[in-house]
Amino acid sequence: MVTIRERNSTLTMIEFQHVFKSYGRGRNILADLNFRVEPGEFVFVSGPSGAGKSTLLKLIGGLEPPSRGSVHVNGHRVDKMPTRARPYLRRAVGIILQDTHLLYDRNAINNVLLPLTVAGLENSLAATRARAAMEKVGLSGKEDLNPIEMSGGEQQRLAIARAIVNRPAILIVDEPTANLDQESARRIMEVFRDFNRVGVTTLIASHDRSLMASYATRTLRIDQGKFSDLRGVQP
Ligand SMILES: Nc1ncnc2c1ncn2[C@@H]1O[C@H](COP(=O)(O)OP(=O)(O)OP(=O)(O)O)[C@@H](O)[C@H]1O
Repeated sequence: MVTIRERNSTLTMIEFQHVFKSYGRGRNILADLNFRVEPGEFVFVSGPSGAGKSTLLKLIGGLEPPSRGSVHVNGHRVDKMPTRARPYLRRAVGIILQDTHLLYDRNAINNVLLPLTVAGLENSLAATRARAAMEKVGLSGKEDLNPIEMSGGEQQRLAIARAIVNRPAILIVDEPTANLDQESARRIMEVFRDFNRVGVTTLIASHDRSLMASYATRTLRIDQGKFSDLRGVQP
């Protein structure tokens, strides 16, 4: 008999089947996209500006529906997911977009606490977890600052803390190193590598070639509607 645990351990984490995406009546940004990502993979999504990298991530996070085709995430069909199942997706997928969407009407720790409060976690456990998440991204001691008082890199790390505090199975990240100097970019990437080492499936959209040369083991490349699935470290 196959137990749920055994089934889950072999579950494909992300699967796109014949996915098309256009906005309104516009052209297809993604056309007949097919790929699978297995649990624990570390994948880059690359391509020139406007190619559709963010769009691909948004389909995984359920932030945009495909125009056609199916998107499965962690065993669930996202594009047919009823509204009542959305909170499940929010817990399973940690999303870090280019615009961090931090809340400036509250301090840093309360930004990180928010997903836990929404999930109904008991207060003291939530506080412990939020502090641990901030420590993980190197922001201990900054809990009481308003995000507006933090540097761009610190705000980005705060957004990471908020995305990982619910212990998601998948992290999707859009251009994490845009506007960062090399040292800050390296530190951010190491944070993602650490999560990936403990099993978090990670997808990062980037057009930073040097970053990919250092970290990419698999790259999904979109260029002028053409899709390639490249294995191994990319130059
Ligand atoms: N909400 C939207 N409505 C209409 N068009 C959109 C929308 N979002 C994206 N697009 C268009 O879809 C195309 C792909 O955009 P997307 O943001 O996915 O590209 P990208 O590869 O992430 O680009 P960049 O590297 O510049 O962030 C672009 O032509 C963009 O203008």
